Amino acid sequence: MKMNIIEVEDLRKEFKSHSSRSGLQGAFRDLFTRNYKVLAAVDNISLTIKQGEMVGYIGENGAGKSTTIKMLTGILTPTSGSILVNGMNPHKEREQFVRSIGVVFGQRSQLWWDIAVQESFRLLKKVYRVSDEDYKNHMGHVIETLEIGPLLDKPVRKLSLGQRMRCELAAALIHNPPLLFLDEPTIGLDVLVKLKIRKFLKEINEQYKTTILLTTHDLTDIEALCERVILLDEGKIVYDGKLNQLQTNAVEGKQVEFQFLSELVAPPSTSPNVQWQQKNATTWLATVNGDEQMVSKVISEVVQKHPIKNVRINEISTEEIIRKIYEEGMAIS
Ligand SMILES: Nc1ncnc2c1ncn2[C@@H]1O[C@H](COP(=O)(O)OP(=O)(O)OP(=O)(O)O)[C@@H](O)[C@H]1O
Repeated sequence: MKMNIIEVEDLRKEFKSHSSRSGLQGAFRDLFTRNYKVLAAVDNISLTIKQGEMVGYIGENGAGKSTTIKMLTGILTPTSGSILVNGMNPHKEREQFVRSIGVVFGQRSQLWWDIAVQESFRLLKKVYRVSDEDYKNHMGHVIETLEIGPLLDKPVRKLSLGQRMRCELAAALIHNPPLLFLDEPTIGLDVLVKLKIRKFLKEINEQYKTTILLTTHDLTDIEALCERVILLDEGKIVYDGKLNQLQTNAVEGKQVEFQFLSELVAPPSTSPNVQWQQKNATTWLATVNGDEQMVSKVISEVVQKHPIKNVRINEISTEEIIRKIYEEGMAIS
C-alpha cells in the first residue's frame, strides 16, 4: 500500500471583495456598511495523492488551481477544511515542511537575478541543509540531464526563458524533495525545451518516486506525463480519474465529416445515435454516440443513401474534450 503524500478534506478558500453601490445614495450607504461579495475560489474539495503519482491539475483561468497550490504549499491559509502534505500541516510546521517540497511557479523565480546560477544553488543548498556529498551525487545528475552545466556561471538575468526554467527546476530539486509542485512549468517554452523537461520529470519520478502535481494550460504536457487528472471548475472538482477515461467518457464516440457530391438540405440520417450539424451546402458533421461499430454503421447507412465525395473521421483531442466539458458544464465522475 502506497503512502498518501497529499490528503485534503473539504478544503475551502473564500476571498472577500468590496462591491460599491451605485449613485450618491449608494456611496453614502457604503460609508456606514460595506457591501461584501464572497467568492469561493476553492469550494470544498477533497482529494488524496499517493507517493509516486504524477497528477495533472487542470481547469480554466480562475478555476482555483493556483489558490489550491498556494494552500498546499502553505502560502495561503484555508478558510476551512484540512490539509496534510508529507504528513504535515503546511501552514504550521513551516520550516520542516518547506524542506520536504519543491516548488516551481512558472511566473516567479526563486533564483537571485544578479548572481550566477551556481551561487543561487549554493545558497539554496545551505537553506535546505544539503550535505556536500548529497549535493554532488544528486545535482551532478540533475545538471547533466537538464543540460545546464554551461549556464551555471551566468547571472540569471542573462538567461533565456527556457534556460531559466531549466535552472528553476534544478533549484527546486536541490534537496531532492519527495513532492514537487509545478505551476505552469513549460509556459512560453519551445518544443525542444518542453520535451527535455518532460523527459527529466519522468526520470526523477521513476528514479526517486517523486510525487508531482502539475498545473498547466498545455494539455500535451498532461498527456505526456499524467495518468491521472483532476479537473477543476469554479472551485469544484468535476473530474478525478484517468486521462484516457476522461477521453472515452466525455466524448460519446467520434465525429465524422461527410462531404456529399451535391447539396443536402436535411440531415442524411435520422438515427438517434447521431447529432448532425451542417457546415456548408454539401458538408455535414456527425457526432456519433457510440463505439467504432456504431460509427461504421452510421457511415454505411449514409453512404448507401447519398453519393459521397469524401468521408473523414475526426478523433477529438483532449483539448476539445475539456472545452466541451466546460461548455456543457457536465460533471462526469
Ligand atoms: N488574493 C485574491 N483576492 C481575491 N480574489 C482572488 C485572489 N486570488 C484569486 N482570486 C480569485 O479566485 C479565483 C481563482 O483564482 P486562481 O488564481 O486560483 O485560479 P487559477 O485556476 O489558478 O487561474 P489561472 O489559470 O488564471 O492561474 C479567481 O476568480 C480569482 O479572481
